[in-house]
Amino acid sequence: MVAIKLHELSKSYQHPVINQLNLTIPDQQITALIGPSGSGKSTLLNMIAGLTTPDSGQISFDDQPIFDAATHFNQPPAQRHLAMVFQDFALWPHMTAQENIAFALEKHLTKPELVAQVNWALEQVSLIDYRQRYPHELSGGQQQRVALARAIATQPDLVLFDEALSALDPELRTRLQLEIRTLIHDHQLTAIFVTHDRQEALRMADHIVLLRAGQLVQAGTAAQLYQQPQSQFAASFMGTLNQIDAHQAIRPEHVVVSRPNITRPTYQGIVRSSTFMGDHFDTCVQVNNYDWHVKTELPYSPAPITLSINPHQILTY
Ligand SMILES: Nc1ncnc2c1ncn2[C@@H]1O[C@H](COP(=O)(O)OP(=O)(O)OP(=O)(O)O)[C@@H](O)[C@H]1O
Repeated sequence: MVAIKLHELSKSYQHPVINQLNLTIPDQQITALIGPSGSGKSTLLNMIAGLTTPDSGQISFDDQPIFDAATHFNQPPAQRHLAMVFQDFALWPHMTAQENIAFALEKHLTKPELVAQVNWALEQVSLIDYRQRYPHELSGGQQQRVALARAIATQPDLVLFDEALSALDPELRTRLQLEIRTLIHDHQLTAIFVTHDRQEALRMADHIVLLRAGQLVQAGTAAQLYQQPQSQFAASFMGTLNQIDAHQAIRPEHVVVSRPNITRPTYQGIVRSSTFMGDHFDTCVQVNNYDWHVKTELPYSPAPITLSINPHQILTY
């Protein structure tokens, strides 16, 4: 439970990586940090964690400063009441699941308190029966659950995920995305996760922050970023875009192959290809000078085609 404010936060290495960033990350929500490779997502996460020191600006948790470059105040990571979950799980190979979790806990706990806390954390991730297994005796998904249990066992206010699910296969990844979402909300935690995967951001996040070259492009709910992008960059980053002109576009799900006597706006195009995608064909059509993607039930051969769109779904930026 913690709302995070970043004020004029900057970090440069050979070049600016985070550039005078102002941002509020809401309390008790899951925020996804997304953006192209190199946009500064991990650097930002590490600055919030206290693992990277910003060059300038401030960070506060619930209006309490935890970093202030002007006064040289920098609260150590261990005092920030947060936990991190990484892509490579970062478990100790020579320790069992329960030992890995116990190792992260405070040393002043009595033995019964320690056991109760470890068991509680293992139960939250449905791994109580696996507590005596070593990491190499667990699947990738189970190892990531141990890492998650270790994070919540410390009862943090904030959990930071850095590409935490990237190493897992798609099915397991989807399952863990939903499990983590439930866990974070049930325990009223604040979570920030960095991901490359916009589907993951759409599925998991209450709030999305889109970065580009260390600057904020847009922040809002998943629906706001997808349906009301404020720039072409945000529109195309959030999903496939069929460009109408420089400032207008439409998503593939709002375009259909036109039937006669349709009253909606139509566009003439030429089919370039139809690719089988399992539950539909991705039919690529050249409309004016743009390539449009249309979800069709059947394949189309290269030939002229008329498409119609839902005008209420045009994105304007
Ligand atoms: N410790 C460092 N020393 C020098 N340069 C760094 C360091 N950490 C990050 N950078 C540079 O900062 C830029 C942003 O890196 P960062 O890892 O934050 O981006 P990212 O958005 O998380 O990228 P990716 O999605 O590829 O992980 C990159 O150009 C990177 O090379």
